[in-house]
Amino acid sequence: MLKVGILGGTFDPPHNGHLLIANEVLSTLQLDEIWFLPNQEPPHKKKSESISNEDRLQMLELAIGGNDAFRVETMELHRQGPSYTVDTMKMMNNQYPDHQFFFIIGADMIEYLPKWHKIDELIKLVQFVGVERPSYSSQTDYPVLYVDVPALDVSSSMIRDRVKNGKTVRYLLPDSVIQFIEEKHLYGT
Ligand SMILES: Nc1ncnc2c1ncn2[C@@H]1O[C@H](COP(=O)(O)OP(=O)(O)OP(=O)(O)O)[C@@H](O)[C@H]1O
Ligand SMILES: O=C(O)c1ccc[n+]([C@@H]2O[C@H](COP(=O)([O-])O)[C@@H](O)[C@H]2O)c1
Repeated sequence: MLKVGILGGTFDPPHNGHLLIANEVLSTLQLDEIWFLPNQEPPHKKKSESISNEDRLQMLELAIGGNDAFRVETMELHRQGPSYTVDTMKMMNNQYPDHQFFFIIGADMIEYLPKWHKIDELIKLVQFVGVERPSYSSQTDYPVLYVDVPALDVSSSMIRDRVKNGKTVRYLLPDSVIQFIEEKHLYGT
């Protein structure tokens, strides 16, 4: 049985916070792989209008490059409408009956759990793994397995703002992704 951690996200853009939590969960829970799952339409927020799915996908592939335990799962990009995790986990469990899945979420998403679509059904389909995130509480009554990670106060929205305002983003995300953002003039560069 393959033990797989799933990190779902908008990845607009992917950053070192994503990579750090993925690697910590991989190592702590002794998982075989981490699958990064870019969503089509985040159920709870608007993605920036200027960014295409192809650009988010390419940035994610650049970000995870060089780590054999990391891969991208594009299932949600092929499904129209809001990317409800309950639908995704049903498909994953059907498609990979021999895998054990762990769905990784930061504390902002732990706080939001009561509002997830069909949450009572979802918690029976997958084990959530929660990690801390500065400024958010990770308290919940839902069954979440906690993994300690070093706190890294970086977010995609902070990176988008910094790029727009001409501030450096070096060391907040991989150089390969920064280069892609510059070359494609994303986020107002
Ligand atoms: N610095 C971080 N520490 C812990 N968890 C994080 C961090 N950044 C992102 N995550 C988690 O990774 C997942 C995907 O996050 P997402 O792609 O939406 O990035 P984000 O930085 O939260 O984006 P935005 O600022 O645009 O809302 C979510 O579960 C989120 O909680
Ligand atoms: O299914 C839901 O209702 C739901 C609500 C909020 C977030 N999610 C998922 O949680 C992951 C992180 O969300 P995001 O938008 O912060 O990148 C991503 O895979 C989302 O599709 C899912």
